Amino acid sequence: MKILSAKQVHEADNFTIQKYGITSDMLMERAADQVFNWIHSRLQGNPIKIHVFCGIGNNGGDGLAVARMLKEHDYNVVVYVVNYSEKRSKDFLINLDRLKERKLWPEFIDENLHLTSIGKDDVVIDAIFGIGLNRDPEPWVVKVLSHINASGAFVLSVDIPSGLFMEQAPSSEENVIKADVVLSFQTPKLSFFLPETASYLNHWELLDIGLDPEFIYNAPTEYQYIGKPEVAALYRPRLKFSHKGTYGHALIVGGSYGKIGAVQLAAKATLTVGAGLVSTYVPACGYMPLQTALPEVMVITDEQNKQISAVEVPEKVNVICLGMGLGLHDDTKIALTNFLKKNKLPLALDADALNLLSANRQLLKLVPEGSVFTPHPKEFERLVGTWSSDFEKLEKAKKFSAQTKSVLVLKGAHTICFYNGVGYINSTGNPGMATGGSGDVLAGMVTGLIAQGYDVLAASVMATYLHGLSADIAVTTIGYEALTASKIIEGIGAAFVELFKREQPQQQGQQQQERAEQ
Ligand SMILES: NC(=O)C1=CN([C@@H]2O[C@H](COP(=O)(O)OP(=O)(O)OC[C@H]3O[C@@H](n4cnc5c(N)ncnc54)[C@H](O)[C@@H]3O)[C@@H](O)[C@H]2O)[C@H](O)CC1
Ligand SMILES: [K+]
Repeated sequence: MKILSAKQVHEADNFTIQKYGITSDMLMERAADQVFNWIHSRLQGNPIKIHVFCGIGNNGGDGLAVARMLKEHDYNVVVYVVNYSEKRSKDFLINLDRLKERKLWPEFIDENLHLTSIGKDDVVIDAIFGIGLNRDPEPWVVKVLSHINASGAFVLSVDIPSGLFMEQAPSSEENVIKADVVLSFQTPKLSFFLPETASYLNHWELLDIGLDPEFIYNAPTEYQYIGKPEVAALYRPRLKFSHKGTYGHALIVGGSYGKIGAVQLAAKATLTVGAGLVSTYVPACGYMPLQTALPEVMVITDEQNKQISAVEVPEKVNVICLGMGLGLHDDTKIALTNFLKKNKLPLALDADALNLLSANRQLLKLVPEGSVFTPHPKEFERLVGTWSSDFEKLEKAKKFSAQTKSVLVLKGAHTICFYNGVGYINSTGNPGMATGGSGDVLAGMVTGLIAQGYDVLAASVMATYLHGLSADIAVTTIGYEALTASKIIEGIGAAFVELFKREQPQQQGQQQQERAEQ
């Protein structure tokens, strides 16, 4: 799903209005109708007090329209207009008149604040600023936002929490509404996915307001949100007359004394995601544990016992994963340097391979184009230096991917794969994955998909999605705490199956019946 910029959303509005011969206030009515239905289906006429805070732009217009619909259904509504500018939008004014026609008179809030108290059991609808926010709110408006935040009431934000920019960090925490739920129109907003800005919302849902799908399809976007349909479309079916050679031969290079388990996890993940053959190259101390734990995997050992001092690549290997548990020994640095000087195969670079590259930057130029880097934020910082905001981090990530002509898999709560100027934001995963070895599993999965013939971008996006999905499935039975990297590998099969699961016919029947009864 594409993530549009504010400018593109406004263009999509205009395009939709012209193509379907509707007016902008009809589009606003659709948006408000969807928000109202969402609330009404949950509150079911509950007389709880609902405070609707509106701005003076179209987000405020949405709020006024929702307030009218709530009033028409006898909800206990109070409406406020946060009067931060005289430049009221046309559709705000239309909806202000419609509200007054229903004898609902908003309270206007200006610099001489008179703030009505909000009970902690009340509901607030936040429609003060939408995606038109282009500067920090004035101090008195911040006081209104703080009053709402301090109330303890359930806050529902329309489209985006007021005060949150689409593509920029707020300058202060108090400038932004903290929303329990955001009902966002048509496409998610980039700020919903970044650690710094996602903290302003607990949960978001999309409401389809019927913006033209053709416009959205053709819009060039810098970010996409990756869900099941996008990943299912990447899947390459296994062929009936195929054999192990059809699915590639991956080599995992890593391990040092005490860290052979990292290679074990990566190799097992590579196999489990479907690679035809998997070999490992490890220090001699890794021989017994690997041969014992993974009978399917071939093991080549270095002449050194505790760390590798060279890299030997067996014939017919078509992708190499490098770095897990590798350590930073001088022997290993020499091994990496000599290897990179002759290697032409695509690489998946993780963990200490990234740390060695950060400490020896001249080696970066030797990484072949079309490789994959899988850093967590600290490893990425070692590669590119610090950043002042998450948005700057994204720019650095995009630049790094362009300079190396490779995929950058920037790991986090929403892992983002960057390639060719586009960031692909993952939708799966959970906090249980913050556990040792889960990164080794991801690198192994990327490698296993490349081995089978997936291109590097498809392999990175799909591996990231399945890795998170496997964990999401696992936590439904074992909870977050008991999730381990090994459990993520065990669930890869279930994640593949889930990718193609359709609704059960019985459930479909039930839903049809429910619809018929409504
Ligand atoms: N396609 C859709 O998604 C639709 C969305 N709708 C709603 O419209 C808003 C966007 O409306 P817009 O009028 O462009 O912006 P705002 O409501 O956010 O109004 C802001 C308004 O105020 C000015 N401004 C910006 N920052 C400040 C500031 N710090 N202080 C004072 N004034 C400021 C700015 O110039 C604007 O004029 C979207 O979020 C949806 O809620 C439509 O209803 C349907 C289609
Ligand atoms: K809002």
